[in-house]
Amino acid sequence: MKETAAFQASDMISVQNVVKEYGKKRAVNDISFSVKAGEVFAFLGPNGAGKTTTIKMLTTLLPPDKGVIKIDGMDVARQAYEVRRRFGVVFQDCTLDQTATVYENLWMHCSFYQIPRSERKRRIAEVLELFNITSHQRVIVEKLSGGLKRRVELARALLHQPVLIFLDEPTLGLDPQSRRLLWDHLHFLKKTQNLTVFLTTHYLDEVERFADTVAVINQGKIIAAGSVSDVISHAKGQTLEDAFLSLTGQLSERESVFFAGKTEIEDALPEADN
Ligand SMILES: Nc1ncnc2c1ncn2[C@@H]1O[C@H](COP(=O)(O)OP(=O)(O)OP(=O)(O)O)[C@@H](O)[C@H]1O
Repeated sequence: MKETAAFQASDMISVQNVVKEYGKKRAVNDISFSVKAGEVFAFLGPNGAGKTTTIKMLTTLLPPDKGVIKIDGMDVARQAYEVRRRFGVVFQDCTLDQTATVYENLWMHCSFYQIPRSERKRRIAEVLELFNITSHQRVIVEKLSGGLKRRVELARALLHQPVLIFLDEPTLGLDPQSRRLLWDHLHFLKKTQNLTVFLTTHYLDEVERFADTVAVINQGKIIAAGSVSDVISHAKGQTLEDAFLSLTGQLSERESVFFAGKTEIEDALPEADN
């Protein structure tokens, strides 16, 4: 585990032996994983597993108690400012200014990221077009449907041209058409810009269809990581949902720990079991 987690130049995200505690509660318990540039990576786990805590640490909102996190080769703890410019983020709850128009929201983001004024109009026009929302640019956000708001949030998250985007439950509450559209957009960005996508979701059918790699976290520990097909076949499931349920529910922790292509399984087990 330690060896495999060592930083490699092709890693967009590298997490090494990271721990986070809230008082006596160890929410994230010595996790290590990496995500390659251009991958769609799904971070899965049951409620309370440690997903949000991990995302907060990756996005510089929460300092780890132990361990090292690198984004695009930069240390999140020591180079937080540079790291923040490398990623975009869309949280589960809408963070748009509901009383402002779509265009105003995008303009505010440009100001926040100090995008030169001479470039702002062009960049805003580009993201509006990318997400098919040009005709909505003068609409006050609160008048938009949930699917359109999500597209505006994605457009905003890409304005400063990040190399990585974090999406927390991006398709939650969307109808099937909007979900499909969102995935089409993400795939287009991955293909054309080699964008790395880090997402959490409970829609495992979407992960199975669209993600390249997954990691499963349970009670603060990573219990499986690898390609979608590796994780399914390891758990002897027919679907990712089968695998997820068996990994997080029925099998013992020792049986269920799995890292594709890796042999350091013992290192990933709780200390008491080693
Ligand atoms: N601020 C906090 N203070 C104390 N405990 C917390 C705090 N935030 C989270 N926890 C606890 O840490 C653990 C991990 O929480 P976290 O929110 O990271 O899980 P999650 O996988 O994102 O869950 P969900 O899917 O429900 O959002 C849980 O047991 C949670 O109760």
